[in-house]
Amino acid sequence: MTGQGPRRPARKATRPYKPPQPDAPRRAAFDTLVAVTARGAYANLVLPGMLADRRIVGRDAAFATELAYGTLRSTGQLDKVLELCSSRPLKQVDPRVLELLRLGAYQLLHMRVPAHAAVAATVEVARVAVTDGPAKFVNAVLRRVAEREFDAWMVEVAPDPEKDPVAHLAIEHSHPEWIVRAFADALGEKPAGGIGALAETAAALAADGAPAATHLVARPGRIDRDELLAASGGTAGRFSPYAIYLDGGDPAAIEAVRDNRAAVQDEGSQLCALALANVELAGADERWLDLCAGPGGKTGVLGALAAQRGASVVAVEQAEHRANLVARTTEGLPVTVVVADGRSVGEDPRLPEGGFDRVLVDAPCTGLGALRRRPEARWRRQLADVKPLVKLQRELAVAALTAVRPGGVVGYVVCSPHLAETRVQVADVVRRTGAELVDARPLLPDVPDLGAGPTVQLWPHRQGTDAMFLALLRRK
Ligand SMILES: C[S@@+](CC[C@H](N)C(=O)[O-])C[C@H]1O[C@@H](n2cnc3c(N)ncnc32)[C@H](O)[C@@H]1O
Repeated sequence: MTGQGPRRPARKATRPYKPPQPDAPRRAAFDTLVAVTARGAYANLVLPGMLADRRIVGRDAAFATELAYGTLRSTGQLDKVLELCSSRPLKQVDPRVLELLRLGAYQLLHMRVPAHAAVAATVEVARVAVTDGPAKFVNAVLRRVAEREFDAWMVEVAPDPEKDPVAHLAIEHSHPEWIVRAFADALGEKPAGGIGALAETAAALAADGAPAATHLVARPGRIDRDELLAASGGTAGRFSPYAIYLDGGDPAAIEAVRDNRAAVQDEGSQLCALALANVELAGADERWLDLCAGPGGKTGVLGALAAQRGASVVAVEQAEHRANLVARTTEGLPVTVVVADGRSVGEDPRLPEGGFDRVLVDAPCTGLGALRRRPEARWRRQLADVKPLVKLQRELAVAALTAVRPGGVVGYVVCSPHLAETRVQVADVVRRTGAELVDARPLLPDVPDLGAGPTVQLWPHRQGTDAMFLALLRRK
């Protein structure tokens, strides 16, 4: 033999074999969950790029988004159900397999996907992503989840609403208990009264689970709102004269957003910046300061108004990369960006004591007011974060009241309803500085349900904005 055996029939030139891909939207949702939980990524930053790279569009993109965001929001609740359906404690389940279980359970309990399709399609993703053995486990657990509807599972996993209303709401609306308590405190509702006494708290929690419209701001003097309405296809905002609500679509596709005449900005944020800009002031009104400016949303509004009124803005931001974002978004406006610690007022020559007429301090906060926009945030944020944030907020607010001239006004803003960051904080700052609280409500004309004042707490379930808090403080 020459070693030349019988010749095989010539092979057709074929592409390398690729196993069949599980459906792209579920795979994108799974990869997003893994990026968020294993790498600390933000879903709203990761998923849009992933959808674009993989050319997932239209209904598939909407499905992947609902699946990824919904699963992340519902993690606490889904895990309660999965614990009862898994033969192993969830702590012992491989983290990637756990994400597949959550993904499947979300489809079964919250989406109108037929149960057999939800199980089969999730198991198919599992086969490719984590191999056959774990896929069998996923199949077994999801079949158990599929045995009951959502309401029946809630009866099983959520504590008695009268005996423990906070724990009940925490599971029903999938929030940590400390956040349920914080919302109840801010709304003045008492858990001791049972579930019936927490009706508005329940509405606030439910609003975090509802899809939130993207809001645009037509920057004053840079683009007319009607022009932006025509270009964006959105609808006019109810309260801010510059706001537009978008139904969907990519805001970056709008030319006015790309060239900074408009921007994505929650209407509540617009209202806070406008209130500070419009509060009555005697005397000079030329030097404005934004003490926590990055990434520059409110600076964009203040800078545009300053340009119209012959004023200028110093925008302070501690993190250099965020200061760069402020510079980019305020290009062409009378805004000077300063990389500094906002607490260095009086020490940094660029931040002289009494050197400013209006000062915004949009302080770093828990972000509990924007949970609807950041699906994983409610689980990532911890109660232990509140104390150090409150200290930093207080120091920045006191610095702001040092930077403003006598008679000038400070706008203290946080995107949170947590009392320690809002009313309790402001009472403390007033005590320390002797500043006078100005009633902020008249500066938000036509906005309903603003309460007793003088500070303002907005809510998604009341005004449809993020839960922004605003206090206006005049230096004596
Ligand atoms: C809530 S964000 C401000 C959002 C911004 N005003 C807007 O509307 O886009 C708070 C900002 O304060 C910055 N920051 C945190 N500590 C600071 C400090 N000590 N001095 C100045 N900026 C600080 C953070 O980096 C963050 O960019």
